[in-house]
Amino acid sequence: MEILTTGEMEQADRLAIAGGTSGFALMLRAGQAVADTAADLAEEGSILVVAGCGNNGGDGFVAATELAARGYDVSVILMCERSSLKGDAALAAKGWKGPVLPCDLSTLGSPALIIDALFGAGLNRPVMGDARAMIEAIIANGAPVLSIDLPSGINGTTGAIMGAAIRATETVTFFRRKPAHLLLPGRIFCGRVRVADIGITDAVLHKIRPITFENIPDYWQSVFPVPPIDGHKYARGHAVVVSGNLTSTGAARLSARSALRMGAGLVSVLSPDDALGANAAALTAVMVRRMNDAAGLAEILEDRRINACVIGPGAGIGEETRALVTTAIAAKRALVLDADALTSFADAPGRLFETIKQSGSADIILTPHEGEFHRLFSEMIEKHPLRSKLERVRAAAERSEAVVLLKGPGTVVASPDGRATIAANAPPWLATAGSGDVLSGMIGGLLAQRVPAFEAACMGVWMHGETGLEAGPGLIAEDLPEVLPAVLRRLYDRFGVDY
Ligand SMILES: NC(=O)C1=CN([C@@H]2O[C@H](COP(=O)(O)OP(=O)(O)OC[C@H]3O[C@@H](n4cnc5c(N)ncnc54)[C@H](O)[C@@H]3O)[C@@H](O)[C@H]2O)[C@@H](O)CC1
Ligand SMILES: Nc1ncnc2c1ncn2[C@@H]1O[C@H](COP(=O)(O)OP(=O)(O)O)[C@@H](O)[C@H]1O
Ligand SMILES: [K+]
Repeated sequence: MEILTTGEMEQADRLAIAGGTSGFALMLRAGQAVADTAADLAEEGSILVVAGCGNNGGDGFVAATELAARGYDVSVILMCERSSLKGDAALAAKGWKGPVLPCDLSTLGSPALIIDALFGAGLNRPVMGDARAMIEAIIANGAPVLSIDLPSGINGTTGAIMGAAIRATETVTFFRRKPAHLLLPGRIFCGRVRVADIGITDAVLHKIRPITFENIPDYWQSVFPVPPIDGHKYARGHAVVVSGNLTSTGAARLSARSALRMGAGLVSVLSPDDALGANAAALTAVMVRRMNDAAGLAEILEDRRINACVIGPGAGIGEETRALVTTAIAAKRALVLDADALTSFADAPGRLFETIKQSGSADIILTPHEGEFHRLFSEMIEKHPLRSKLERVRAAAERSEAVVLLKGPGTVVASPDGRATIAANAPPWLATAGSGDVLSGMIGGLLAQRVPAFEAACMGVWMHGETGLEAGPGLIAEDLPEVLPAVLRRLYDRFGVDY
């Protein structure tokens, strides 16, 4: 499902209006959808609508009118003079026959529900003065809040708090989600999000050409790997994972097991001599091979059947790891660079980006968490400190010419061609040691099955999130690959794949 910036949403409104649906008709449908949700949230008791001076307030007036017609006890506070309302908002206010209360913080009372119609997509500067005092009063009031389009104070395109913001119980938005409904902190402030159809047809998307998407199975279903009946293990690819030395082998094993569970036909851990015994003793279906340095990796990669490589989990930081990364890039294998493989380039990230560029490979994925991201992209971040996570990751993908996956709550994946996805399915208990190693392996397993890099990264992130939900609170990283079959089975069912 596409995600629209507030600018793109304005374009959608304009295209719908040019197509013959008036702006007021859109507002009427928006207000109706808000009234429907309000009726679900407040079966009885009074409803207070707090309206701002723009079209978000207009939606509020329509909702107020509709709820009053349904018999609700509704009152409306308007943040400006009624006479200063313009266009559709002025028309909407005309439909409201009840009194309009002035902006007086003492009139909030104890409503069963507050409808927040202060600011929506038009918020373009920090909230100050009366509006800020009102937001603070609504927060202090404690009544459940239904926000129209966006919680007031949240920037729709970045998800940032513009000075102060309302924490909604539920948010009704229109046509498509905006980045703020998925990016933190916005997502937390939205509560449940409902997307209402207000009569804008999907045809407008052909003109808008959105490049941001929710990371959900519909987005990557077409490249989801299903082994054919006449397949064999080599047809499912061979992934290799580089192991660290004796004191740090677990991360590579976790990653390798996850790649195998994800469906790679074969998976090998490439182990230095000192860790061979430890790795061999701990692995069964995953194979172990000796590999001590970059020359050893180059030799192993002469086998063309090995088509995907994961470097980073527990690999160690320094020149040896840098050499392994350079070798794997030169060998043009689909590649996940995680953890130590990224930190090894902290002093000279440009070297990594230059190597990627020269290889011309389109199948390289960088999977940093915030710390690693800063190590690689600090120069870019310092130049644009206010960029949202989405904008930062997109810029990083453009800079590195690799797919960049920035982990954390609301993982963002971006491709150098500009496409990006935001995930919202991962539970917070995924934040546990080794969880990232599992993610890198899951993606490696998808790359082995020849899923294109951007989709492999998106798919891996979503499935990793689902394994977190499946394993539940209390999970440890080892649990994640073990519940992957249940997640895969549900996807097979959802996609209607016979098995
Ligand atoms: N035809 C349309 O464009 C539709 C718009 N809709 C609604 O219209 C909303 C957008 O309406 P508007 O563009 O009028 O904008 P808003 O109603 O979100 O904001 C109103 C005005 O507030 C001012 N403002 C911005 N930041 C401020 C701040 N920090 N302090 C004080 N004032 C500030 C701006 O001048 C802005 O134009 C959407 O969120 C949605 O709810 C819906 O009715 C559907 C149709
Ligand atoms: N609050 C959160 N909600 C959901 N997922 C999270 C949250 N915090 C972290 N994660 C996920 O947990 C994983 C942690 O990975 P990482 O930081 O690399 O840990 P490790 O190095 O221990 O494996 C990532 O997939 C990340 O997206
Ligand atoms: K609002």
